[in-house]
Parts: sequence; C-alpha cells; structure tokens
Amino acid sequence: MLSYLEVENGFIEISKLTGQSFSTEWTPLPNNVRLRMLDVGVLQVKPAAQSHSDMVISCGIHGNETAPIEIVSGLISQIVTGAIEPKVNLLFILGNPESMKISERFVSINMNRLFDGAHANYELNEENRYELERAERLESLVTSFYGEHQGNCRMHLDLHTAIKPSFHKTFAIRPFENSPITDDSRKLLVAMGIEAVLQHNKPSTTFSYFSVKRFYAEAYTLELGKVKPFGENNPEDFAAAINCLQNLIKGEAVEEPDVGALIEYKVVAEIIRNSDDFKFYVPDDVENFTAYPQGYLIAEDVDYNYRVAFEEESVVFPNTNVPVGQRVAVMVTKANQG
Ligand SMILES: O=C(O)CCC(=O)N[C@@H](CCC(=O)O)C(=O)O
Ligand SMILES: [Zn+2]
Repeated sequence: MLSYLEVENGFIEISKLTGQSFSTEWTPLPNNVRLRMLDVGVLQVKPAAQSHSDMVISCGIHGNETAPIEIVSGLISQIVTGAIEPKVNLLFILGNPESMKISERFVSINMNRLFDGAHANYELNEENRYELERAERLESLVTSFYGEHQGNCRMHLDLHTAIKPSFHKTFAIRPFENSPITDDSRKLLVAMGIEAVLQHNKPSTTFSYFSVKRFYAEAYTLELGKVKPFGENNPEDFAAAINCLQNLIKGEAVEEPDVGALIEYKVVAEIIRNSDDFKFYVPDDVENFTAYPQGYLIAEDVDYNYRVAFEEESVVFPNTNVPVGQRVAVMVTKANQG
C-alpha cells in the first residue's frame, strides 16, 4: 500500500491526495492493481490485466465544488483497500487543490476557461501563475495518459456542482461536437442519475471540451447537485453517480435505464459580459432552467442586447460575477424546439 495513501475509517483524507509528498513510482496493491501519483492530486491506476478503456475522472476544477471531490476520494479509497477492483485504465484528477484549500471556485482565474490551449492566451504573472500552469500541466498529463494506448476507448467525466439551485437537480453538459448523442451515451447519463443534458453549440475552453476535441473522448461536464462546503454533502444524493462510477471502474456495463427519461436541451446563445456597463435582467436568485418568453430582454451591453429569440428559452449558469470577456449565462431550448 502507498504509505501516503493510507485509508482511515474507510476514507483517504483529501489532503493526502493533494499533499506535496508522494512517489511517482508505480506501486502494486495486493490484487496487482498498480498506482502512481503523477502530480499533486493526480493519480493513475492500472488494472492487473490489460484494458482497452481509458477513463479520466476529474473533480475540483472549481475548488468549492466539494461533493465531486468527496466522491472521487471515496472511489480512490475503495480502490486502495481493494473494495473495488478496477478493470480499466484510470486517471483521477483533483483539479485545483489550491482553490480547494481556500474553499473558493478558483484562486485567481477560472480554470475551466483555460483548456484547449486557452491558458497560453494570458500573460503569466504572479497572480494568475498557479491556474495557468496547472491547466497546462493537466492537459499534458491527460495527453500522456491517452497517448499510452492508441486505439483504446476514451472517456472523461468532469464532475462539478452548480452554484445556483436547479430545476433539474442533475444535468450534463455535452461539449460541442458534430456527431449527435447516441442511445449508449443517454444510457450512461441516466445511469449516472442525470436528469437533463445540454448540447453546446460551439467550441469552448472547458476541460471536457479539450478531451473531446483532442482525443475524441466521450466527455461530459456533469453537474451532480449544488455547491456546498466540505462535509455538508449527503452521500445519498449522489448514490446513482457513485454506483455508476463504481461500475465503470469495474468495467461492468451500466444498468439498463430508460433512455427516454433524459431531457435534452441545446444551447442557443451564450451571454457574455463585454464591458463594465453590462446589464443582466435575470434576478440573482433564479434557479437554473428558469424559462423566459420570446422577446424578453435578457441582457444589454455597450455593443449588443439579447432578447429571447425562441418561443421560450431557459437560463442556465447565471452568474454576473465574471470578468469582462467571460460568460454570464447560457440560454437553452428543449432540443426539439427552435
Ligand atoms: O453553476 C455555475 O454557474 C457553474 C457550474 C460550473 O462550473 N459549470 C461549468 C460548465 C462548463 C460548460 O459549460 O461546459 C463551468 O462553468 O465551467
Ligand atoms: Zn464547476
């Protein structure tokens, strides 16, 4: 057993996964599963027998989204104790440990806007250094991981929780890609306990988009609930996700859920803050998926205004606390509308 990953009371302390002291050597467990830390918060796991599946499970790209971090540390604990035996190649990532330590979404800059090379668009300074370098490092670790086995089946689940309460308590964001969603993907999402999926309509700079674009992985950003402080999450709220992740790790088929249960949306617009004069006509306390009628003025800025174009559009991720140039919200319609 890796001495720094000792399991106490069934769990590895998150601080052990994000501490600076670890070995990068492969270490075998009694069941011949091997583990190595690649960096702070990044653990690679190899099953005893060769596998044709490569799976990245990331969390804590936003440090205050604690439930996914607790879920991932629970899964790692179960692997270390042998309670679950992985049959697929795994890369576990606790994305932004420094922001986890201060219980904030990020230290200086939103890391989920820095992938697919976007970190290189910023001038590095002492303030933004941590997130810019960490995003680049995570890209490089994912690239090496997927590069170890050509032709393997690739998946990346990037686990998050939403800032606002949501009409759909759990939902997935499917990064932009040309191919339509398949029934197998729908099954996976429903088995994860996901109520709705949003299809992005253009490229972005999120971690999941990076894995889709560069590696053709089946990748999603998964919103598993609402942001809460460490220790305040109820594991029962995440039972479906935990069970499905355990099955995926064990290489077992996901349960056969009703794919028709998944509600599908498409993103029709992104509301961007273009200046300090940006005005947003959505109250601060609305929940995700609140609908607005055609013609309703959602936002105004110096160079544009946005009115609901379709019969009805719903607002997701409303957050005016973003710098100029970043997204304030996305507008979605039901997938068969518009
Ligand atoms: O609740 C919120 O406002 C944000 C939750 C979150 O972090 N969501 C992701 C979604 C990524 C995507 O749109 O693909 C994010 O904003 O990074
Ligand atoms: Zn997030």
